[in-house]
Amino acid sequence: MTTSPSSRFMKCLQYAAHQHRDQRRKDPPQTPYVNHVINVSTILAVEACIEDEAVLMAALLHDVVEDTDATFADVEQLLGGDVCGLVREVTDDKSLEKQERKRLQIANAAKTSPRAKLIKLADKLDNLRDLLVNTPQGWTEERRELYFVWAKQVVDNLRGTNANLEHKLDEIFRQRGLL
Ligand SMILES: Nc1nc2c(ncn2[C@@H]2O[C@H](COP(=O)(O)OP(=O)(O)O)[C@@H](OP(=O)(O)OP(=O)(O)O)[C@H]2O)c(=O)[nH]1
Ligand SMILES: [Mn+2]
Repeated sequence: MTTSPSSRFMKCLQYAAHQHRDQRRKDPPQTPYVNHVINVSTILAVEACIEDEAVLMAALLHDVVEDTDATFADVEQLLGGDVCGLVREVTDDKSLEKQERKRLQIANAAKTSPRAKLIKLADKLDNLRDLLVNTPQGWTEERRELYFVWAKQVVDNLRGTNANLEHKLDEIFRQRGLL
Protein backbone atom coordinates (compact mmCIF):
# COMPACT_ATOMS: atom_id res chain seq x y z
CA MET A 1 0.00 0.00 0.00
CA THR A 2 1.28 3.48 -0.81
CA THR A 3 1.05 6.08 1.92
CA SER A 4 1.10 9.85 1.53
CA PRO A 5 4.04 11.84 2.83
CA SER A 6 3.16 13.16 6.28
CA SER A 7 2.66 16.89 6.84
CA ARG A 8 5.77 16.83 9.08
CA PHE A 9 7.78 15.40 6.21
CA MET A 10 6.46 18.05 3.80
CA LYS A 11 7.22 20.80 6.34
CA CYS A 12 10.74 19.43 6.64
CA LEU A 13 11.24 19.36 2.86
CA GLN A 14 9.97 22.91 2.54
CA TYR A 15 12.25 24.08 5.35
CA ALA A 16 15.33 22.46 3.76
CA ALA A 17 14.50 24.08 0.39
CA HIS A 18 14.00 27.44 2.07
CA GLN A 19 17.20 27.35 4.11
CA HIS A 20 19.40 26.23 1.21
CA ARG A 21 17.59 28.46 -1.34
CA ASP A 22 20.60 30.65 -2.19
CA GLN A 23 23.26 27.91 -2.18
CA ARG A 24 24.72 26.03 -5.08
CA ARG A 25 26.87 22.89 -5.22
CA LYS A 26 30.46 23.17 -6.37
CA ASP A 27 29.84 21.23 -9.62
CA PRO A 28 30.27 23.13 -12.91
CA PRO A 29 26.48 23.35 -13.59
CA GLN A 30 26.08 24.85 -10.08
CA THR A 31 23.25 22.53 -9.10
CA PRO A 32 20.99 23.96 -6.35
CA TYR A 33 22.35 22.71 -3.00
CA VAL A 34 18.94 21.35 -2.00
CA ASN A 35 19.23 18.69 -4.73
CA HIS A 36 22.00 17.07 -2.65
CA VAL A 37 19.94 16.76 0.53
CA ILE A 38 16.94 15.48 -1.47
CA ASN A 39 19.28 12.91 -3.08
CA VAL A 40 20.51 11.74 0.34
CA SER A 41 16.97 11.25 1.65
CA THR A 42 15.90 9.56 -1.61
CA ILE A 43 18.88 7.17 -1.52
CA LEU A 44 17.75 6.10 1.96
CA ALA A 45 14.06 5.72 1.05
CA VAL A 46 14.38 4.18 -2.41
CA GLU A 47 17.75 2.39 -2.49
CA ALA A 48 18.10 1.38 1.15
CA CYS A 49 14.31 0.96 1.75
CA ILE A 50 14.50 2.91 5.04
CA GLU A 51 11.02 3.63 6.44
CA ASP A 52 12.16 5.43 9.61
CA GLU A 53 10.70 8.87 8.87
CA ALA A 54 12.91 10.68 11.38
CA VAL A 55 15.98 9.35 9.54
CA LEU A 56 14.54 10.48 6.17
CA MET A 57 13.79 13.94 7.61
CA ALA A 58 17.21 14.24 9.28
CA ALA A 59 18.73 13.36 5.87
CA LEU A 60 16.91 16.36 4.38
CA LEU A 61 18.33 18.54 7.17
CA HIS A 62 21.80 16.96 7.44
CA ASP A 63 23.63 20.08 6.16
CA VAL A 64 21.15 22.71 7.35
CA VAL A 65 22.96 23.70 10.55
CA GLU A 66 26.44 23.19 9.08
CA ASP A 67 25.82 25.27 5.96
CA THR A 68 22.96 27.75 6.65
CA ASP A 69 21.94 30.10 9.46
CA ALA A 70 19.64 27.45 10.96
CA THR A 71 20.36 26.40 14.56
CA PHE A 72 19.77 23.12 16.39
CA ALA A 73 17.13 25.00 18.41
CA ASP A 74 15.29 25.87 15.17
CA VAL A 75 15.36 22.21 14.06
CA GLU A 76 14.22 21.01 17.47
CA GLN A 77 11.36 23.50 17.56
CA LEU A 78 10.20 22.59 14.06
CA LEU A 79 10.63 18.81 14.12
CA GLY A 80 11.41 17.72 17.67
CA GLY A 81 14.24 16.19 19.61
CA ASP A 82 14.63 12.91 17.73
CA VAL A 83 15.22 14.53 14.32
CA CYS A 84 17.35 17.24 15.93
CA GLY A 85 19.51 14.64 17.69
CA LEU A 86 20.21 12.89 14.38
CA VAL A 87 21.09 16.19 12.68
CA ARG A 88 23.43 16.95 15.57
CA GLU A 89 25.21 13.61 15.09
CA VAL A 90 25.96 14.31 11.42
CA THR A 91 26.92 17.98 11.75
CA ASP A 92 30.58 19.03 11.58
CA ASP A 93 31.84 21.74 13.92
CA LYS A 94 32.62 24.49 11.41
CA SER A 95 34.61 26.44 14.03
CA LEU A 96 37.38 23.83 13.74
CA GLU A 97 40.19 23.85 11.18
CA LYS A 98 39.33 21.95 8.03
CA GLN A 99 42.02 19.28 8.58
CA GLU A 100 40.71 18.68 12.10
CA ARG A 101 37.12 18.43 10.83
CA LYS A 102 38.19 15.88 8.24
CA ARG A 103 40.10 13.88 10.88
CA LEU A 104 37.12 13.97 13.23
CA GLN A 105 34.74 12.69 10.54
CA ILE A 106 36.90 9.55 10.34
CA ALA A 107 37.32 9.21 14.11
CA ASN A 108 33.69 9.99 15.03
CA ALA A 109 32.11 7.78 12.34
CA ALA A 110 32.54 4.63 14.43
CA LYS A 111 30.92 6.26 17.50
CA THR A 112 27.82 7.43 15.64
CA SER A 113 24.43 5.75 16.22
CA PRO A 114 23.27 3.23 13.58
CA ARG A 115 20.54 5.62 12.34
CA ALA A 116 22.99 8.50 11.92
CA LYS A 117 25.44 6.12 10.20
CA LEU A 118 22.79 5.51 7.53
CA ILE A 119 22.67 9.24 6.78
CA LYS A 120 26.45 9.46 6.65
CA LEU A 121 26.66 6.50 4.24
CA ALA A 122 24.03 8.02 1.92
CA ASP A 123 25.75 11.43 2.11
CA LYS A 124 29.08 9.97 1.04
CA LEU A 125 27.40 7.89 -1.68
CA ASP A 126 25.81 10.99 -3.21
CA ASN A 127 29.01 13.04 -3.00
CA LEU A 128 31.07 10.24 -4.56
CA ARG A 129 28.55 9.62 -7.35
CA ASP A 130 28.83 13.28 -8.15
CA LEU A 131 32.65 13.20 -8.05
CA LEU A 132 32.69 10.29 -10.53
CA VAL A 133 31.21 12.60 -13.16
CA ASN A 134 32.20 16.12 -12.03
CA THR A 135 35.27 17.85 -10.69
CA PRO A 136 34.07 20.57 -8.28
CA GLN A 137 35.00 24.08 -9.36
CA GLY A 138 38.49 25.02 -8.24
CA TRP A 139 39.50 21.43 -7.41
CA THR A 140 42.55 19.75 -8.92
CA GLU A 141 42.45 16.11 -10.01
CA GLU A 142 44.63 15.34 -6.98
CA ARG A 143 42.14 16.90 -4.58
CA ARG A 144 39.35 14.89 -6.17
CA GLU A 145 41.36 11.68 -5.77
CA LEU A 146 42.16 12.51 -2.14
CA TYR A 147 38.43 12.94 -1.45
CA PHE A 148 37.82 9.32 -2.58
CA VAL A 149 40.65 8.12 -0.30
CA TRP A 150 39.35 10.14 2.68
CA ALA A 151 35.72 9.10 2.07
CA LYS A 152 36.77 5.44 2.12
CA GLN A 153 38.36 5.97 5.54
CA VAL A 154 35.09 7.46 6.82
CA VAL A 155 33.01 4.66 5.25
CA ASP A 156 35.32 1.99 6.69
CA ASN A 157 34.29 3.25 10.15
CA LEU A 158 30.57 3.12 9.25
CA ARG A 159 30.51 -0.51 8.12
CA GLY A 160 28.03 -3.12 9.32
CA THR A 161 25.16 -0.64 8.99
CA ASN A 162 23.48 -1.27 5.63
CA ALA A 163 24.76 -3.92 3.20
CA ASN A 164 23.09 -2.35 0.17
CA LEU A 165 24.62 1.11 0.64
CA GLU A 166 28.01 -0.33 1.58
CA HIS A 167 27.95 -2.51 -1.55
CA LYS A 168 27.23 0.53 -3.75
CA LEU A 169 30.02 2.49 -2.08
CA ASP A 170 32.41 -0.44 -2.53
CA GLU A 171 31.61 -0.56 -6.26
CA ILE A 172 32.81 3.05 -6.45
CA PHE A 173 35.95 2.38 -4.38
CA ARG A 174 36.71 -0.65 -6.60
CA GLN A 175 36.24 1.48 -9.71
CA ARG A 176 38.80 3.96 -8.31
CA GLY A 177 41.29 1.20 -7.45
CA LEU A 178 40.86 1.67 -3.69
CA LEU A 179 39.50 -1.79 -2.99
N1 LIG B 1 31.08 15.86 -4.46
C1 LIG B 1 30.66 17.13 -4.31
N2 LIG B 1 30.72 17.70 -3.09
C2 LIG B 1 30.28 18.98 -2.96
C3 LIG B 1 29.78 19.70 -4.07
N3 LIG B 1 29.40 20.92 -3.64
C4 LIG B 1 29.61 20.96 -2.32
N4 LIG B 1 30.16 19.80 -1.90
C5 LIG B 1 30.54 19.50 -0.51
O1 LIG B 1 31.94 19.68 -0.44
C6 LIG B 1 32.43 18.86 0.63
C7 LIG B 1 33.78 18.37 0.24
O2 LIG B 1 34.60 19.47 0.05
P1 LIG B 1 35.80 19.73 1.02
O3 LIG B 1 36.55 20.89 0.50
O4 LIG B 1 36.55 18.43 1.23
O5 LIG B 1 35.11 20.08 2.41
P2 LIG B 1 34.45 21.42 2.95
O6 LIG B 1 33.45 21.89 1.91
O7 LIG B 1 33.80 20.93 4.22
O8 LIG B 1 35.54 22.41 3.21
C8 LIG B 1 31.47 17.71 0.82
O9 LIG B 1 31.16 17.71 2.18
P3 LIG B 1 31.39 16.50 3.17
O10 LIG B 1 31.93 17.00 4.45
O11 LIG B 1 32.07 15.35 2.54
O12 LIG B 1 29.98 16.09 3.44
P4 LIG B 1 28.73 17.04 3.72
O13 LIG B 1 29.22 18.43 4.02
O14 LIG B 1 27.95 16.96 2.44
O15 LIG B 1 28.08 16.42 4.87
C9 LIG B 1 30.27 18.09 -0.07
O16 LIG B 1 29.03 18.05 0.58
C10 LIG B 1 29.76 19.07 -5.36
O17 LIG B 1 29.36 19.64 -6.36
N5 LIG B 1 30.21 17.79 -5.42
MN1 LIG C 1 26.00 16.42 2.64
